[in-house]
Amino acid sequence: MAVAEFRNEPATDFGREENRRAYEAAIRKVESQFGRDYPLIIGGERVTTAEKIVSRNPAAPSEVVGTTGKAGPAEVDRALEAARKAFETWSRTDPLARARILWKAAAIMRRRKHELSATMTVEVGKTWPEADADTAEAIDFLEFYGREMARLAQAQPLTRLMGEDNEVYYLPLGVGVIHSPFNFPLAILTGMTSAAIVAGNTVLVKPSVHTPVIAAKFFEILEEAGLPPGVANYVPGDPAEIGEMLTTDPRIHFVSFTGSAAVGAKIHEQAARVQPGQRFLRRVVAEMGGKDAIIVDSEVDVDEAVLGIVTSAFGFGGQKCSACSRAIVLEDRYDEVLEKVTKAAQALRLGDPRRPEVQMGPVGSEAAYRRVLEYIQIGRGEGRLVTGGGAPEGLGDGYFVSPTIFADVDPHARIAQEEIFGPVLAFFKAGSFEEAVAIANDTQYGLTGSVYSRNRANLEYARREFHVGNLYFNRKCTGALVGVHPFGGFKMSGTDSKAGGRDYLLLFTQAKSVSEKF
Ligand SMILES: NC(=O)c1ccc[n+]([C@@H]2O[C@H](COP(=O)([O-])OP(=O)(O)OC[C@H]3O[C@@H](n4cnc5c(N)ncnc54)[C@H](O)[C@@H]3O)[C@@H](O)[C@H]2O)c1
Ligand SMILES: N[C@@H](CCC=O)C(=O)O
Repeated sequence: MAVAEFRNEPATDFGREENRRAYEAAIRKVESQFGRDYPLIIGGERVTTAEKIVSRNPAAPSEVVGTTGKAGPAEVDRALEAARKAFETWSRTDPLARARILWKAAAIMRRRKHELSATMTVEVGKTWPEADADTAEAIDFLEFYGREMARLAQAQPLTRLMGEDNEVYYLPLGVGVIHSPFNFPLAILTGMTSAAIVAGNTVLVKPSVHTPVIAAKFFEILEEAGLPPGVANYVPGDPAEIGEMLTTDPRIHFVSFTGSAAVGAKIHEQAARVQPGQRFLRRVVAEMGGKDAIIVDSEVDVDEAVLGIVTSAFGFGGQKCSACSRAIVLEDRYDEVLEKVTKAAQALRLGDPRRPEVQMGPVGSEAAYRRVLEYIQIGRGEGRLVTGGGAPEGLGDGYFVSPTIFADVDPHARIAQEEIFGPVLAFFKAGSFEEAVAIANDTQYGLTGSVYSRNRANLEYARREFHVGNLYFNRKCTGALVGVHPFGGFKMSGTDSKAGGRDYLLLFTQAKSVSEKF
């Protein structure tokens, strides 16, 4: 295989005038597409529905980014049949030919990079660098999983037995469903979909109701890259109406879900039930929420720690499963860190992320806005409000929430235990490093965590005892890179599937061992 070694897609340098102009032009282009309708795509055909999903700009909710078809049970049924039919040929297609479609899609994404990023700026409120990173990660997934399939398609190392020919083949599972979240509406959607299809499966893709337009653009790219009809079917819809069918239908071999713990647990339970006519155990890959902590030790570069906390807590308004929602600080550093983080949070520029200077946009939807404000109310009764505490003045009717910090929070308070998924950070004082790690571990989640320390013994202690799927030392706890930081969490953060890692494709395959005696 003459494919170049995998390398992460570089971030766009917005310090350069030509890149700023290109992004501004992309925003104008995306605005000119406002109000467009994107039908469902089933078996390669555009399917228009009477009911629509309306996608709004969370910074200016009167702006309709686009409308899309809304799949009901009849459309899901049709898509399942299309996927089942496509599986017959796609599962037998040369794995390298499947990989080449991913690489072609990556090339198209690079050409449309700013348009895709700008779509996320208006559809979900991502700032320029956050949107750019989302698109770059999507490209990385396509490049990486294509190479991973090529690797798995090669002869696997086995112990050789005289007189026998032994091989292992990685075969696809069948028809699967992709439920993707709103917060990485291109990267995670692309990663989940591309891994499943490059392994030879066929899928129904149901993106978040808040981000169906960027998902429709992903489908345009798959089509242009030459993906045969029916291999991936675009079926946005209301989970209350089609969610259960999309988990329990006996034609569905696997469910790949990324989202909240509550929904993931429900899907896990529903999927486990063997349905009449179902001749296999359904597989579930579930990547769920986090309540991630950064520990600041006594021996530390405080300014580095402050930067790491602010970036991890307020990047994309705290709407990352990896976001720091808990700062656990050793008592001799507590006041200094709290004061510096508060100042830095107050200095963040909030506003419509179409403007390049904006560092934090709105939260992704009206539902998110209401939930976050509700948690802030709860926090007022559970901790000392240091800054923020609600919606800022003068930003119109967008879903803006000020960066909010609560100090002196009890580790068992609700805002210390429940995922808020917004720009809300709680501070905890720890009497020892061991106590700090114990507080960090004491939630149902176990996704990311970070430690700022110059004490080697403490770092080794955390390496052993801090129980999370992605642990970072002396750096922020967000921003995992494909191929570099395989991503996924413990406990109620999910099935630890390690997206962007070398084990990930195995989740969408079954290994067949063939032995011939000569
Ligand atoms: N661990 C990770 O890798 C990771 C990555 C990104 C986001 N997340 C988590 O995702 C959440 C934010 O995303 P969200 O608000 O879109 O999550 P969500 O749970 O509301 O929705 C996720 C997906 O599941 C679908 N869904 C909702 N209810 C369903 C049901 N009953 N049956 C079937 N499907 C259903 C949604 O339509 C969406 O496609 C946060 O909890 C965040 O931590 C986790
Ligand atoms: N992989 C992303 C988080 C994905 C969840 O929202 C990160 O590492 O920050």
